[in-house]
Amino acid sequence: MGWIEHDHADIEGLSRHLAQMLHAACRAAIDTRGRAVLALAGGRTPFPAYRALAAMRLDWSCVVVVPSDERCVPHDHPASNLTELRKAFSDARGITIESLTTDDGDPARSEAHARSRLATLPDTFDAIVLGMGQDAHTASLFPGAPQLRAALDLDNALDATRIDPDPLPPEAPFPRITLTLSRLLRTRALHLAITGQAKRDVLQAARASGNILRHPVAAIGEGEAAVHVHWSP
Ligand SMILES: O=C1O[C@H](COP(=O)(O)O)[C@@H](O)[C@H](O)[C@H]1O
Repeated sequence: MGWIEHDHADIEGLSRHLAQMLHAACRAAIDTRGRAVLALAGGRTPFPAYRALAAMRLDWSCVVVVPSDERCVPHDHPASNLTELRKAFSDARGITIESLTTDDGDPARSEAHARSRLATLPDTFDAIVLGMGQDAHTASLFPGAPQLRAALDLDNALDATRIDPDPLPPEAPFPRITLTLSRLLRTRALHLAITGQAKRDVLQAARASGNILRHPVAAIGEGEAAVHVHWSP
């Protein structure tokens, strides 16, 4: 469908704009379908937008958030993505935050858990927010991971899969559970939040190469929803 670029002067502007777009998507979803289901990335970049969104007026009891990917660590571990999401939405009273992992973070149990939780949700997300790493991974679709080819296969009907990044990122050396590409593309709106010239260059190179095994982020342009790229220095 294509890529739509939103350039902002700073992270505050990016976060405000992204929060407004997510808010509008939630309101439209609640008005038409009674609830809004979002898939949201971890990392650092989108968190100011999540906090801005959580401060807005909405019937939060009608909103469900699913992480786009999660590190396989116990939920009380400092590296848990879930804890950060829960903190960001602490003002959103009544919101449901699903987890792709079990409390103990066991990868095999978590993979089964993620698939069964996702099966209870509508087939199409109302909006997804993704980030991107310097190696062109998005969600936890890491180049070089043994499960990557299957995770990117649009004929793969599984909603979530275990990923073992290879090499493991030193700052977070854990297996992950990620939404598969086919699940990520079933969305009414798709947002990618990145900052800095280096990431902008990585994204440009990824789009130009189209080699999704080397640059998994390029694959998110294959869906029906336009990719809104939110960038700031
Ligand atoms: O490892 C990850 O990193 C990306 C990017 O994070 P950021 O801190 O540079 O925004 C994130 O989108 C992804 O969910 C996470 O697994």
